[in-house]
Amino acid sequence: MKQTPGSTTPRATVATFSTVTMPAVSVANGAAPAAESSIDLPLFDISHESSELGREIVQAAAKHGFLWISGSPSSSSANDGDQGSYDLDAATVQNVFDIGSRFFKGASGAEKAACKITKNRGFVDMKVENLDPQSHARGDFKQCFNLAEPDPDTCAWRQPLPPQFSESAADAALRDFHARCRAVATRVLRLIALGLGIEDADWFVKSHEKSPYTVRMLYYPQLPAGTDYRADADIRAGAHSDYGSITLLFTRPGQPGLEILQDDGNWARVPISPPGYHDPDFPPIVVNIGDLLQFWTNGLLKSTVHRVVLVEEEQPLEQRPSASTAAALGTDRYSIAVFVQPADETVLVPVPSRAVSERAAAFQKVQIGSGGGSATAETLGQTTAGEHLLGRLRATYGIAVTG
Ligand SMILES: O=C(O)CCC(=O)C(=O)O
Ligand SMILES: [Fe+2]
Repeated sequence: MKQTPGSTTPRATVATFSTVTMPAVSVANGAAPAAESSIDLPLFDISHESSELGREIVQAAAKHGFLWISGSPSSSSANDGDQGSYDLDAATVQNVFDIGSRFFKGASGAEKAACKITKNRGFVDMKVENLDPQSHARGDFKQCFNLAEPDPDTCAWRQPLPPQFSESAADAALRDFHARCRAVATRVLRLIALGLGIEDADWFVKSHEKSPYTVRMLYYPQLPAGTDYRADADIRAGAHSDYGSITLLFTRPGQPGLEILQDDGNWARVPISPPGYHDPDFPPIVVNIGDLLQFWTNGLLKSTVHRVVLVEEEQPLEQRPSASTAAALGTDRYSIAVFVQPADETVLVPVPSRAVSERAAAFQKVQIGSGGGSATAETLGQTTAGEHLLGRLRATYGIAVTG
């Protein structure tokens, strides 16, 4: 569905930062206690670009590290209003979710094995990736597929694709999705640069130009009766921060589970859409800040720790399965995370912004990132984006998949 500027979603508004209490749900999420509250993140319409909007986005990224965006660069085009195109419309996004689900549910074991993860690209099976190895003895209860952007010079994919992705309509849709996500990410990176007062609005964009982004399709299956999932020890995606500069996250109505860690040490649920959002069938995109952008800004922007838990609706007592009729756990959840990061050779020097340089001294010993392979600002300053990413991947997958 198209969104027209100014009509459906407010521009740079809804900057509410409150935490509200939600009705009880029972959550099985590993050792840590479940989130009891839900966070109301700010929503920004990125159809237009301005320093003011940039400053508001920077403010939200500094406070929460998470925000919602709607609208897109092309919806502000000269052909305004109903004629304006929208980079990531409901049908485009749904189509990519459908392609992913055809793979996760339809591919044979052999097809999945043939595109198994190597060098951070390809299929990751249940319990293979452990995003929080300190808290969980075995890997996350999810499957995912990391699809790197095709090579812009040769147009070739950089990895083997399963048949569900390589048939021509799916292949074209996945290329198109990558291109649209890049356009949206470019807009967000420019807005952040404007908001930080960097003279060159393309300062971030330039170091991202030659870097293939990763579209990660995720599938957290409903767990069958008799599953060995243990609510006190296992999790869908362990607590972690993202490694790159920003992540665009697409979720589906009725499939909750994302939680973020707040400053007070409590977890807060991120609802699928802001309260009263105009289109309940097509949620806005979640944007979160990754470790590299936290580092680049001397900690001004926050790479917030988050996780995905198994959520179960609270059922009235009389409808709960008896001990003798074991029931399936949770519901299927699909999401798509687009990891945006600079080229491997980018040297991680702080960005040329006064707001950032004022923070330099205090930031040197601060821990960047959470989860395996995290670093301090002091060590990151002597490294490149590629070296940092490799360290994080080694810690969460083991050396085998990164080499
Ligand atoms: O599935 C989600 O909602 C989040 C996934 C995530 O945080 C990740 O893959 O880094
Ligand atoms: Fe993440």
